[in-house]
Amino acid sequence: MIRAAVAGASGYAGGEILRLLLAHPDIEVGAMTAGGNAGERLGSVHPHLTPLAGRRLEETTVDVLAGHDVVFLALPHGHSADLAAQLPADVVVIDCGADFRLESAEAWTEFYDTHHAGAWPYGMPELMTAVGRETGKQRSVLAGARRIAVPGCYPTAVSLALAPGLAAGVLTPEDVVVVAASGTSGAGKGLKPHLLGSEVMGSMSPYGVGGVHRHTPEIEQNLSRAAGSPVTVSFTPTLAPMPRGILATCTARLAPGTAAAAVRSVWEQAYADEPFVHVLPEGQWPRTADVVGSNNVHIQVTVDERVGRVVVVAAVDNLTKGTAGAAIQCANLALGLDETTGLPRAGVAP
Ligand SMILES: NC(=O)C1=CN([C@@H]2O[C@H](COP(=O)(O)OP(=O)(O)OC[C@H]3O[C@@H](n4cnc5c(N)ncnc54)[C@H](OP(=O)(O)O)[C@@H]3O)[C@@H](O)[C@H]2O)C=CC1
Ligand SMILES: CC(=O)N[C@@H](CCC(=O)OP(=O)(O)O)C(=O)O
Repeated sequence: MIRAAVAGASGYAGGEILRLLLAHPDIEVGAMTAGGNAGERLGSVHPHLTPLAGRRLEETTVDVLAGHDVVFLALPHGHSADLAAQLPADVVVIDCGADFRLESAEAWTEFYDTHHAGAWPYGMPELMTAVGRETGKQRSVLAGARRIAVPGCYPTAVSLALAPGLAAGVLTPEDVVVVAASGTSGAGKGLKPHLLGSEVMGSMSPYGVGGVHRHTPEIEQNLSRAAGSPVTVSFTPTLAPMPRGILATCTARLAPGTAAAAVRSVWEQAYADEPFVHVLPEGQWPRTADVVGSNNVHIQVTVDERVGRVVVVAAVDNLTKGTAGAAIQCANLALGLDETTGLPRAGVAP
């Protein structure tokens, strides 16, 4: 049995990793660590994780995390680099934070305003890496990797929505516009005044408006790789009164000379063999409720011929494919297991 430690186990992402590991046939839960909650029973912060409820959260130290085959880091930004540097090189370290996602130190400093820790292999196996349907490359980078950066939740939905069209050249790389709604768990478990129930319930609100959200450079990095040329994005996130889910509505100009009728098949072909990315039947649109608790991405695409734009909508569960599910998918690849092992392929509805 492979043993995994989870750092940040008292948080939302860490809790979701534990939930998924409980159903994983090849990985068992070793140490579970926390910050302020160290010493508490896991059940006091995650009562839904019944089989682990009686176990204690430990301090987040290298000594506690070492001695495992896999370490999942689900800590706030800035905490991963020191820990990872002190863990043996042969331990698989999967970082759910942003620290190692960006290749550009300049973009990191602009959006995070701290020292750039570096870049690890990027944990999105489905990302197109070249023109056409070349899905294998990112996957082969992850197979056998010992350090992997898990993508952010918005970048997961947006990149998977737009990458096939940019890779195939049916979307123009300029004038890409994204408006995405996220459930409140995307902001973590910590107490935040704007997330009080009375502030969030019955209301939707934009935030990080005007190209300042820190997922903007990550989205641009992914889409530029898919397009093979620089892509800039107007990205506006919004907070929605629901615990989980992201719905990203993405539009871009239809490339000159592309027949509208040919567009849909680009996405269908790109994801035909992907276990978790599903282009829905024509006319059926993604809904966050349909992906809750699963590692699925639901996508629909159409052409607004009146304005010459392609509209792509993607839904993910921010805590599953948007974090913890992707983390386990990456661990499976790194460990040489089937990529889908232990991951839920069906959601929870209604
Ligand atoms: N929520 C989401 O949808 C997504 C989250 N992520 C990323 O995952 C990571 C965790 O996010 P999330 O679970 O939402 O955040 P939470 O605030 O819910 O959890 C943070 C976790 O980190 C622990 N922690 C905080 N400070 C320290 C510290 N100084 N030393 C040790 N442990 C500490 C907390 O412990 P305690 O509470 O006991 O103090 C808690 O277990 C972040 O990097 C986030 O960006 C990525 C994609 C999506
Ligand atoms: C609703 C909400 O606040 N969401 C978070 C995104 C969480 C996430 O995926 O981000 P990182 O892993 O990059 O922190 C935000 O907008 O900052």
